[in-house]
Amino acid sequence: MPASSPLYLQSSVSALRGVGPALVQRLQRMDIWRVQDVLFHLPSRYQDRRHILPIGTLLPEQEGAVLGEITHVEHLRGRRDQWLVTLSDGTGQLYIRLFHMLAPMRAQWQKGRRLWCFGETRAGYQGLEMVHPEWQMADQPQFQAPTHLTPFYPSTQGITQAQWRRWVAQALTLVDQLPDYLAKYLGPAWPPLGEGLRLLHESAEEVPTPAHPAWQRLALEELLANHLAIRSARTASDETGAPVIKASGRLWLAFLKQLPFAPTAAQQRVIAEINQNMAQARPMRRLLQGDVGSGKTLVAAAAALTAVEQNYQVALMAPTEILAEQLHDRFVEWLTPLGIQVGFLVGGLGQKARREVLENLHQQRLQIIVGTQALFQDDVKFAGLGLVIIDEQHRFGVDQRRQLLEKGTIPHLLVMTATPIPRTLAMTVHADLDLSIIDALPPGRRPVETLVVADTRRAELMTRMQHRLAEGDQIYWVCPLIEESEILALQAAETSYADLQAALPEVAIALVHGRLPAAEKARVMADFKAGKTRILVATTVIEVGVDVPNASLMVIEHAERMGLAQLHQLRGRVGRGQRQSSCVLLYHPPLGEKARARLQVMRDSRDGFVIARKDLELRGPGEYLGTRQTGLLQMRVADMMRDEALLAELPRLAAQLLHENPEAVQALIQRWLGNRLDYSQVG
Ligand SMILES: Nc1ncnc2c1ncn2[C@@H]1O[C@H](COP(=O)(O)OP(=O)(O)OP(=O)(O)O)[C@@H](O)[C@H]1O
Repeated sequence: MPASSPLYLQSSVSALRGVGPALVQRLQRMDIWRVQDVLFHLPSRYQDRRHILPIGTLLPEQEGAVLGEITHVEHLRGRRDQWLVTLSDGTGQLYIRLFHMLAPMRAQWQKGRRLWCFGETRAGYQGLEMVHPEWQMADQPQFQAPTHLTPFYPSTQGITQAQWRRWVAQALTLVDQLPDYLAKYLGPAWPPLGEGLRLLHESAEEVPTPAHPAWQRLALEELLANHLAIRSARTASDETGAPVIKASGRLWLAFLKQLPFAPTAAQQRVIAEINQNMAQARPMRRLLQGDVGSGKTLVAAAAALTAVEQNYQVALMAPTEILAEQLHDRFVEWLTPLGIQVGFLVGGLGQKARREVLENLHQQRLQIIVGTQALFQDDVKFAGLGLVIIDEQHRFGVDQRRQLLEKGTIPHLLVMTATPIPRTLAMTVHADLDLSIIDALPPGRRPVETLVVADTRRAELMTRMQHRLAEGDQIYWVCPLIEESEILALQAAETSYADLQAALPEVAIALVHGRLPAAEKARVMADFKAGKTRILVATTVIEVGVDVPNASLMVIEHAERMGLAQLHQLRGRVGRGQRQSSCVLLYHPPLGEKARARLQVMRDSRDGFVIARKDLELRGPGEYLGTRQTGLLQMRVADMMRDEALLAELPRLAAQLLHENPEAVQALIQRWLGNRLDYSQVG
C-alpha cells in the first residue's frame, strides 16, 4: 500500500482510508465532500449493546441486546422464504425473523447454540420478534460483547455503520485544527467547539444529552450559522423591488357576500397583515401559521384576490396532487363566480391540456394557477406573477421554491404551515420571514373525541362505525407507513380494505394510496368528497390538508408506531364540520411505555403547540439528534424549541462576526449548511 498522504480538513473525502470512487459519489450525494463534512456528519442516535436484557422484560419497540439459546429453527416456505428462529434465555422467548439466510449462516444457526443479538423488538403475530438483528454466536471463543456505546450515523444504501465509524475516527484526528470562530466572543464557561464534536462522536459510556455544555456549544454555532445565512439572503432580496400591490378590496367584498360564513377575527387580522405587506415594494416573505383546520385556505384566497384585483397573477403550490386538486376545486368554487379564471397544472396532465394551460397562463387568460412541483418547469411562463403561495412548505425542496420565485420579477411570498413554532423562535431564527398566526379555530367546532383502543376490540369498533354510517357520516381508515416501506404500508392497507369490505359488505369503501396513478387518486378522493364512498381506507397520503367536513370518524391503525406531529395532522382531518367527531387510535398490544405516553398525549390534548412540546419531552436520550425539525429548518444538533435560551445570543454574535470577521460568516454557513441550497438563498 502506498504511504498515505497527509490528511487535511479541506481534503476531499477520497483522502480517507477506505473511500474509493464509488463511495465518493455516494458521500457527495449526501452532501459530504470534504473531510470536514465527515466531522459534522453527526450520529442520529446511540445504541447501547453493552447490557444483556432478559428477554422476559422486553417490550415492543425496544432496542437492545439479548443472549440466549436457539431452541427452534423453522424454515417457512411461501411466496418469500423466511426463517423463524426461537431464542430462549430462561426468562422468556424471542422470535428472530430472517428473510434470507445464506448457507454459512444456516450452518451456524442450529438448535442448542448460544446466540447474542442486537436489534429492535416489534410485536409480531406469535409474540415479540426481531427482524434481522446483528448477531454473534456466543459459544465460541472469539465472542465479545461490546463494551462501549455505538454511535449510529444517518446513512444511505451502500454505506455501512462500520464504515462511518472508521471514517469519523480518521476525521476526528484533525478536530483540533478546526477554526473556532466564536471562541473569542464567548465567555470562559463555554467549551471549545472540538469538545462538542468529540462528545457526539465518541461518547463511550453515556448517551450525551442536549443540556451538556459541549452540545450547547455546537447548537449555538448551528443556530448562528442558520441565522447568518438567512440574514445575508434577506439583505440581498431587500434591494430588489417587488410589485406594490394595493387593492381597493372590491373583489374581496364581492367574495365575502357569497361566502357562507364570516371570516374569524383571527383570519381578518392576518389578512390585513398580508395586505399591508403586499402594498410595499419590499418583497413579502411571510409565514402563515395556523393549527390544523384553522382556515388558512380562506386567507390564501384573500391574498390572491388582492393580487388579482391589481392584475397580477398568483401561483399556488401544494405538496401533492391530491392537495393541489382540492385547493383548485376550492378556488374554482369560490372565485369563478367573481369572473376569475383558475388553472390547474400537475405532472400527470396530458401534453395537449398542458400546452393549453401554459398558453393561457402566458397570455394572462388565467389569473390563478394551482399545482404541484410541475409549476417549476422552465416552460411555465407567467405574464405578471405577483404572488406565490406555498402550502405546507416543508414538503418542498428549497431549490424548487427558488425556481418558482425566479418566474416573477420578485413576487411576494406567502408560506402556509400547520407546524407550530412559537413566535419568538420563529422571529429569531427565521429572520427573513414575517409571521402571521391564526390563533383561533372557526366557531362551532367541537373538539375531536379521542379514544385509545386495542386492536383486539375491532368488533366493537365495527359497531361504532355502523352507527356513524347510519347517521350519514363518513369515515377515514388510516394505515400508517410501516418501517418506512411504502410496499408494506400498501399491503397493510389492502388487507384492512378487504377486511372492512367483508365486515361491512353493504357499504361503499374505497382505497387510496401513494402508488395509485394521479387521475385514479383524484377520482377516489372526489368520490369520497361527494359522499359516494362512505369509508376511505388510506395510507398516510391524507396526512396533510384534506378537507372533507362530512367525515367525522377517523380510525388510525398502529397509532403506537406514529409520531405525535403526524397523529395530530391526521386527526385534524376530522372535526372540520359542526358535528361531533371522533378519532380512534388503534394499537397493537402490548404497548411499550413510550408509545403509551404518546397516545395519552393525543387523548389529552388538541393543541398543536402543546403536542409539539410534549413530543420534545417524550423523546428519550439518543432520540434528540437528527430528529425531523419543525418543517422549515432541519438542524443537526440544535432544536429551536428546546434551545430557545440560546437564541438570545444570536443577534450579538452575528453583528460581531459580520463586523470583524466576514470570512468566518461564510465559513460557518458552509460548515453547517454545506452545499445544500438552503431556502435562505431564496429571493
Ligand atoms: N371563518 C370560518 N368560519 C367557519 N368555517 C370556516 C371558516 N374559515 C374556514 N372554515 C372552514 O374550516 C375548514 C378548514 O379550513 P381550511 O381547510 O382552510 O383549514 P387549514 O387551515 O388549511 O387546515 P389544514 O392545515 O388542516 O389543512 C374548511 O372546511 C373551511 O371551509
